[in-house]
Amino acid sequence: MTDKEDPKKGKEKRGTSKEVCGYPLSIFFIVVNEFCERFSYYGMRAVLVLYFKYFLRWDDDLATSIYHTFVALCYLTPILGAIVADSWLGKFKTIIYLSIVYAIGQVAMAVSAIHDITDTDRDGTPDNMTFHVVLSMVGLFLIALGTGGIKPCVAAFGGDQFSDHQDRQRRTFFSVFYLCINGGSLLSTIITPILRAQDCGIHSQQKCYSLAFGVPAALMLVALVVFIVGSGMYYKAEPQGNIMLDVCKCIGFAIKNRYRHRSNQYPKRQHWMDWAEEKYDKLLIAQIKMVLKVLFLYIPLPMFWTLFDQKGSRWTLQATTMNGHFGSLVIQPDQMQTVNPILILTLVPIMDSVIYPLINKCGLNFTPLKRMTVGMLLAALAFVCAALVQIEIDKTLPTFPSTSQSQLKLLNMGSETVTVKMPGNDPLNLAAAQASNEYFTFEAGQIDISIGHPEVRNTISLAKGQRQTLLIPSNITEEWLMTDDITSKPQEGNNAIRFVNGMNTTVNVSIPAANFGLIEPFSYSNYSLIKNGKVTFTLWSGSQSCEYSTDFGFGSSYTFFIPSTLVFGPNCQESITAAEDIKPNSVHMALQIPQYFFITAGEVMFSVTGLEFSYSQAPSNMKAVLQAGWLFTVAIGNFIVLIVAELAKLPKQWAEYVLFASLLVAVCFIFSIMAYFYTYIDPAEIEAQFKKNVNEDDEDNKHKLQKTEVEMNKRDSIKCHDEDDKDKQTKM
Ligand SMILES: C[C@H](N)C(=O)N1CCC[C@H]1C(=O)O
Repeated sequence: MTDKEDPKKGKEKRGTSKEVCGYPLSIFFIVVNEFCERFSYYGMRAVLVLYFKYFLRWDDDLATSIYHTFVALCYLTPILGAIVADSWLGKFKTIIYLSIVYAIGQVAMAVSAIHDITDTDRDGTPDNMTFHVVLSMVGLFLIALGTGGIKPCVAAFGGDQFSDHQDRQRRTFFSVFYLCINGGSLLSTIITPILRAQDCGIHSQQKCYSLAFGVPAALMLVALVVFIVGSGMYYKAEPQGNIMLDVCKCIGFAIKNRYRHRSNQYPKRQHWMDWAEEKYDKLLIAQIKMVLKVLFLYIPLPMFWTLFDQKGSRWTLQATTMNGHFGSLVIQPDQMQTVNPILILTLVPIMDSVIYPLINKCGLNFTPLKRMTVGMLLAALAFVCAALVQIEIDKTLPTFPSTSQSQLKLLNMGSETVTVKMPGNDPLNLAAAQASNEYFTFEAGQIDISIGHPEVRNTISLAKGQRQTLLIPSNITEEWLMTDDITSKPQEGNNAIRFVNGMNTTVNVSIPAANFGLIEPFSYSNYSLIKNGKVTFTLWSGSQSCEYSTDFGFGSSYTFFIPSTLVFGPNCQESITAAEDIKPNSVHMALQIPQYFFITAGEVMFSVTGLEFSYSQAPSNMKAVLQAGWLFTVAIGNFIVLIVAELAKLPKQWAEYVLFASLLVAVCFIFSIMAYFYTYIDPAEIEAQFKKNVNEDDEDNKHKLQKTEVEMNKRDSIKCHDEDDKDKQTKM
């Protein structure tokens, strides 16, 4: 009998590889490989949307759709990798070949981000965008094929290195494996955005996407080399023929046969797969039953990933409406996502060495499926926390006009106080160079406003759903100007800033990062978006200049007024007035930590356990296939995010969070019922039992055969003797 036929024999072989503290040395190479590969994947992913937006110049919608499609594809391709590994090449060769494909993809991405290649006019922008788009799409396709293809194989290949009696070590391996995933993810999501922010280029200096993709490409090559170095130490299970084809044929035959025998006259069989018994091996049927049982259990699982993957979208958007000052440290909204891998690195060891043993000591049987159920509940709790934080944020957000309303603010550009009368409001006194503290809300249309003494009355038209500012000139008989103001919080925690020039000369305003341009007398600039922190503006009028400094938080909007009385000199700090149109974010980003804590604790219970569960419950010839089934739930989860983002347009964000939490609780309830009826199995034992039965049957048959042969020989010899005697008699 060959290794191929005997899974048990293969297991004995594993014990012969070198061991350190009871662990096969070979897994060291596997976990280092996983660390480098995840660094490569998450590092590239961290800057991908920005590459689409700023290098390929795609709009937000296209960039986001292609990004999510790519992520979903990365979790769909595991099926392909698993089929190739389990049926044809084996896990080892599949990992090697697909890692090469993966590394080529990463190199293609790095090359596609070199602007100098097609920048013939040397103005810093690529001149043949098609080249960059095509190369990067080919690169992404190869990466999706590579990362997805090897993912189920690496996890299952790691599991293969342990013998049957090393259950505990194998569980620890899956935890360490998960730590490596998150270690790689954490480091790369910190490093690659820094690399991207550097300037590089041959003819002109641009943001260095090529370096941000180049380093992940290098790490993928390191992953490949490390994996090859360990080659001599691995236990390499042989692929067992085109198993997926056999599985499909067997299932097809069972269904057809069941249908053919649908009449009541045929006795029922225990399981519908038993209808394949006429044609297929009992062992294969038993293995298919094991896989189907687990896959059935996976049906509700994508909902967990649907919530989990909103960290990168909804939760990051939520962070943009929050205050990211942590003492002297300023955290950007997208950097909050690194809290997840940081917490993974702390929670996995705590769970493994404290929480689970403690639960065991209390006599509770915390089975894998129970852990996964608790993990789902924790994720739902995370979304309840997100909803509570959202309610706090909503209290601090400005009330923007509805589609039938208009809002108006007033800015007195003159050097004397004026009184303004508006319908439905008390007369308002506005000091020189001051703006009203708030916006006044009206039903859209025309309103009459009187200003000053003697009164000047004007009818002004208000735009529906808009915020506007009425610029009251120093001479109120002159034309009244109306500005269009922003009607949403500036994105990504930026601040929207503009200047109104009340002087009778043209003024130029600039900061190192932006130029507001020339602002004509009694006119205003467009908005410019600036980051948080201290900013010094330089104002120029002819050859005269002065400086004005102020501190910005996150998500505010200001109108700065340059009064006619401004005197240019070294400092114009006291003269310029600031009208706060949108308050800076005041709810602190630290309030997101509880939701990150619960989703990550949920992930540890759900995902680390699920990874190990998928390995331990899979028959020997379908380990990678079941890993791929597990990763498939991540892909479906990502698709649900895409669909839900389009469909669920709830008016309040907190309500959407509650909806998701409730959906997960409902799904979790269904899962717990399914889990209750699941019986854990030891596939190796079942397979061994089947082999034994077959061998015993074979032995029985052999004995019977031998007996028959002996009897036949006996009979033959008697016959021969008889015939001899007969011969003798005739001869005599
Ligand atoms: C980065 C996440 N904490 C994480 O480890 N994962 C998210 C999807 C599965 C898993 C991974 O393998 O990357």
